[in-house]
Amino acid sequence: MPEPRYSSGARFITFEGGEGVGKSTQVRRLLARLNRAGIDAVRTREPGGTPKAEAIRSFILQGRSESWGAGAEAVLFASARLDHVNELIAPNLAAGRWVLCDRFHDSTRAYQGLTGGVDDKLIGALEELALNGYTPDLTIVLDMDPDVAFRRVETRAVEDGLAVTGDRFEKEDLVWHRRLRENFLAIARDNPERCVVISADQPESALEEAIWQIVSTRFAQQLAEHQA
Ligand SMILES: Nc1ncnc2c1ncn2[C@@H]1O[C@H](COP(=O)(O)OP(=O)(O)O)[C@@H](O)[C@H]1O
Ligand SMILES: Cc1cn([C@H]2C[C@H](O)[C@@H](COP(=O)(O)OP(=O)(O)O)O2)c(=O)[nH]c1=O
Repeated sequence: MPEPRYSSGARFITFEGGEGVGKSTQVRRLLARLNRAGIDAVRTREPGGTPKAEAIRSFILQGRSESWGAGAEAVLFASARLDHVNELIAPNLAAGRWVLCDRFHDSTRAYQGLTGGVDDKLIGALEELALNGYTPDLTIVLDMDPDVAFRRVETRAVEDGLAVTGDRFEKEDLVWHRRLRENFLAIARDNPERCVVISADQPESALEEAIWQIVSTRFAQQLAEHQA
């Protein structure tokens, strides 16, 4: 794998997978874990992370670009990502802070590309443009049956007294979400050095431990240097 362009020793880790598999929960838990190990880290999300990217997020997730088609939406996600990389991800890595991101470019490839039918060439060109060399050092793909993940999201909504309305993509049917799951697994197979697939169908703390084992093994040297 090519060395990233930043030289601070900080690492860029992304979390991917379908809806409700526990990405946000595990991003929070890994952040706390890194902090306890003396590592300075920030967490962020996509689409979003910067004011401009959050504006694009609201636009897409409210369904306002739905009729434009998956190609135009891929471009929108990429423009949000370009701002996010330039304004938040790159500066934090340069300052030596690890960056944990809830979804990143694999989501565009999985949702708009493989599931939405957008041409691979466009997806590839958008990746090159938006990432600007900032390919994640590690991507954790949380994998589970979408039916079970949906029940988690419903439970959360009921407990919070909220209606289960669903945003732009949560409204798609189970067949669509099963295909999405297979597409994330295909991306992981195509990128074996970067991606690690973990079963998300286990208790939160067990999942946290499994992720910590991967992170602390893979980045043992960086962890030791940062703690020194
Ligand atoms: N390992 C887990 N087991 C059971 N429920 C979980 C687990 N991880 C997260 N949850 C719950 O499932 C819901 C979705 O989790 P979240 O982290 O928001 O998923 P995502 O970011 O992938 O959409 C939340 O209510 C959360 O508390
Ligand atoms: C980053 C990204 C997200 N998405 C979708 C995935 C989600 O449905 C939505 C982001 O919603 P979000 O609520 O953050 O995700 P989750 O439901 O996993 O907690 O946007 C894309 O279609 N393409 C992308 O490039």
